[in-house]
Amino acid sequence: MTARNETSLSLDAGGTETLIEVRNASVTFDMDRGRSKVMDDVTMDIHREEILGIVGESGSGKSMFASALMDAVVDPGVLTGDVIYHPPDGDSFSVLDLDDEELKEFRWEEISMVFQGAMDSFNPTMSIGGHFEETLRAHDYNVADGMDHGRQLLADLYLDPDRVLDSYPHELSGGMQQRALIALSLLLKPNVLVMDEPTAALDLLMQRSITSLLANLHEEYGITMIFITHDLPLVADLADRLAVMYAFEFIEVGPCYDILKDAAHPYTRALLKAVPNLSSALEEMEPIEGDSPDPVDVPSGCSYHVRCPLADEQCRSTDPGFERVSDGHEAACFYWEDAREEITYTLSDREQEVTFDERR
Ligand SMILES: Nc1ncnc2c1ncn2[C@@H]1O[C@H](COP(=O)(O)OP(=O)(O)OP(=O)(O)O)[C@@H](O)[C@H]1O
Repeated sequence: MTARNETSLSLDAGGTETLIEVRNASVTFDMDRGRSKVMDDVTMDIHREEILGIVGESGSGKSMFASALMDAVVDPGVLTGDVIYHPPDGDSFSVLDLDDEELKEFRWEEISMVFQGAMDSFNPTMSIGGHFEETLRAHDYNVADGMDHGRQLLADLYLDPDRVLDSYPHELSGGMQQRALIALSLLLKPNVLVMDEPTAALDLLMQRSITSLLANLHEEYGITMIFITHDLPLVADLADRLAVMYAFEFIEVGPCYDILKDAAHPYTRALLKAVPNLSSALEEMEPIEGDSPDPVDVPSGCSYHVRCPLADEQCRSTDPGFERVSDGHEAACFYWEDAREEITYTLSDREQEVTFDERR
């Protein structure tokens, strides 16, 4: 892989090791109705061994960010900027400099991805065991050793390895398929697992059980996890940090605990207000008014200004940079202090459990 003239480890101000640096990354699609900018100058560090939750409304650019991490933006999308990977045991390199062969290696062995629909990821005519063996062979791994690790992963995910490996995808329930897919993604011992709405098609109980199994895997193998979802309470249970996306860029980033307890960006606060809360009456839930922007025509200044109750002339004309809220907590808003006073929300019982959990 292409080495860069950089130190192999970067430390941010807080002394946290950075595993992936995304620098000024943008993605554009040229369409008949104009240029669509679906990722807008995004800069973000992913820390080693953290669980990062990425949340935002549908269409805000979460999946595009995941694709950019692996240089997997689909044609004719154009990714610019840089994605620098700092492997735990080697020289740093730019993911965008990798050739096809290097990318294939990188995508399974360094960063692995789990998508929402397990059924679409498995070949229906091949047993689960066949998928595991094929993956090991394609990457020149020892099949016997690799299958031992695969069995262990399946057992870690509370699946019966023999039964699952002998089964065809349709013979397993949705929850079992999704767990088998997570085990397959971890087969080559990647450093990073990116999950894009991995539990969206499952019932609430299975979602919770998978997030708790992921927490165990994280503990056992020290994997860096990126969990993408529109379901804020779900990821709050799992994540160390939250990054909130709005209109193709991040607008607030910080420790999960801090953001849930007292979010700074008006959009995040509105999102927390809109979250279904089983313990409160339906009329207390407030959906966010207005629509999210069209990527061909993103509003000037702060892209949230058209929906924001605090917006003024400055917000309409000037794009706010990130402002420091507290250690590791930043928000892209001129008026985050006012937002904290003027936009109120109540945490659900579940979120209160998370925010009062002292580990976070
Ligand atoms: N192949 C494509 N061509 C053009 N635009 C695209 C393409 N794929 C995605 N987009 C646009 O990019 C934007 C971001 O999409 P993305 O899938 O990243 O959003 P998301 O936040 O992951 O949404 P969801 O939660 O619904 O999956 C959307 O406006 C979408 O329409």
